[in-house]
This record gives sequence, structure tokens and C-alpha cells, in this order.
Amino acid sequence: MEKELIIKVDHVSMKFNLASEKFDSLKEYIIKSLKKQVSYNEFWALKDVSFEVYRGESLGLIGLNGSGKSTMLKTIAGVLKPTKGSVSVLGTVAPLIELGAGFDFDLTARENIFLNGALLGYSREMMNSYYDEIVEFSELQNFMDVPVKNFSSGMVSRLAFAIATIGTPDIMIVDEVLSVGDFRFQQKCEARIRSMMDRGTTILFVSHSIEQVESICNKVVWLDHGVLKRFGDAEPICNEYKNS
Ligand SMILES: Nc1ncnc2c1ncn2[C@@H]1O[C@H](COP(=O)(O)OP(=O)(O)OP(=O)(O)O)[C@@H](O)[C@H]1O
Repeated sequence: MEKELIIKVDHVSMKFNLASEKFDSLKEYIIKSLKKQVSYNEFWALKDVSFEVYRGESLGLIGLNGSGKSTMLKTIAGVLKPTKGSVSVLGTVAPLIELGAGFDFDLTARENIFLNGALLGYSREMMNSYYDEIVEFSELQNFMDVPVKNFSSGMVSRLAFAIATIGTPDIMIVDEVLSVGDFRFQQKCEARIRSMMDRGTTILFVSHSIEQVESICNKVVWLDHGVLKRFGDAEPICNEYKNS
């Protein structure tokens, strides 16, 4: 059977401009900025990165702190536009990047379920049909009418994970979220990710746990200072990474 291309990352480079001097106040920065007196250092977080992902694969991104993993995922999620090159994504994407980022902390958990659903592009009817499943998975049955500002960070993550993983998206981006919550809940999240993979969802996964990457992913991208160091089957690359 012909493999179906689902993501194509084509010669992607990403530049950030970092102000090269310190400012004592926002006012000083704005004035200097308007007078064009602010100088910037160019910083390339990704340098000419290319790889492809096929339907049903699960791709891990590995590399040291600051190597560009999150930046890469954000360009695939469409949050960042690459400075050079292009990213084509052929399917729906569920980004689990900053869990709880779309919450209004003054609203209750129940209200946030519908708010978050709307942000993810889901209708009220769809959220109604998934409501019980979200509550059950998050194990927050007794807290649905409590404002989210009173939740612990683990509770926020549980609710956000339960909302973000409803349905069967073509691609799911999982950035470090398996490190939230307690150990038992992490295992429950991992099981849910596996069942989505079984239903054909392609997973893009970032974790500092190389064991987790090895157990979930069959392909790996290894980034080193924004450069693609290795791309291919997970096992040999993870072994090389562990020994590096
Ligand atoms: N919005 C931004 N503005 C300026 N620099 C940025 C921005 N986002 C990321 N960077 C820089 O780009 C580099 C890559 O960051 P990125 O978050 O992609 O790395 P990472 O591999 O995910 O790191 P970690 O493992 O620590 O999460 C870092 O040096 C970071 O400081």
C-alpha cells in the first residue's frame, strides 16, 4: 500500500530577533524602538530542517534544551510562520502544547470546557456530546462548578488534556504534556495517546524522557542547535543519543 504523506517540512529556518541591549523600562524600550535605536541580534532557532511524516507514524523530537524542538512543533501547528522554507500539513491538528493556555481562570471548569471547545473549533453540540467523557477522564466530577483559578496546576492540566484529546484528529502534537499530573494520571494519558494511535492518529511527541520517546515513537528527529542531526528509525537514533 502506498504510504500517505501527512506532514512535509521543507528547508525550514526560523529566525528570532533578540534585543541586544537591556532597557530599564518598557517606556525606554518603546521610545528607542520608535526612534529605531534598538539593535537586534539575529538568532536562528531552526536552520534548514527538512523531514516527512506519513500517516500512522509517530515521530519523536529529541535534542538538548534550546535545540529547537518546540519551535519546530509550533511551525507545524501553525502558531509560528517559518522565516524560510515551508511546512505542509494534510489533515486536522490537535495541539497539546501549552495545556490550559486557552482557559479563562475566572470561569468554572464547566464553562471552560465549552470555551476551550470553541477555541479548538468544535460546536456546542459536539462539546455537549463529549462533556461526560471529558469530566470522567479528568476525574474532576466534584469540581465542575468551581472557578479554574482555584484548581491546582495538575487539575488544570488534567482538564485541558481531557478536552484536547476528544475525537480522532489526524495529527496530535504532544509537547512535554506527559510530564504533568501524577504518575498514575501520566499513565492514563499515555494509554489514551496509544489508543488514538491505534485509530490512525499521527503523533508528534516531545519529551525529555528518551524511554518515553522510544516506547511511543517509531521515527525520530534529532535537533542540535537548530540543525537536523539525524532523522529516521527511532531505535538506532535513540541509542546514539543516549551514548552521546
Ligand atoms: N519567541 C521567541 N523569541 C526569541 N527566542 C526564542 C523564542 N522562542 C524560542 N526561542 C529560542 O529558540 C531556541 C529554541 O527554543 P525551543 O523552545 O524551540 O527549544 P527546545 O528544544 O524546545 O528546548 P527545551 O528542551 O528547553 O524545551 C532557544 O534558544 C530559545 O531561547
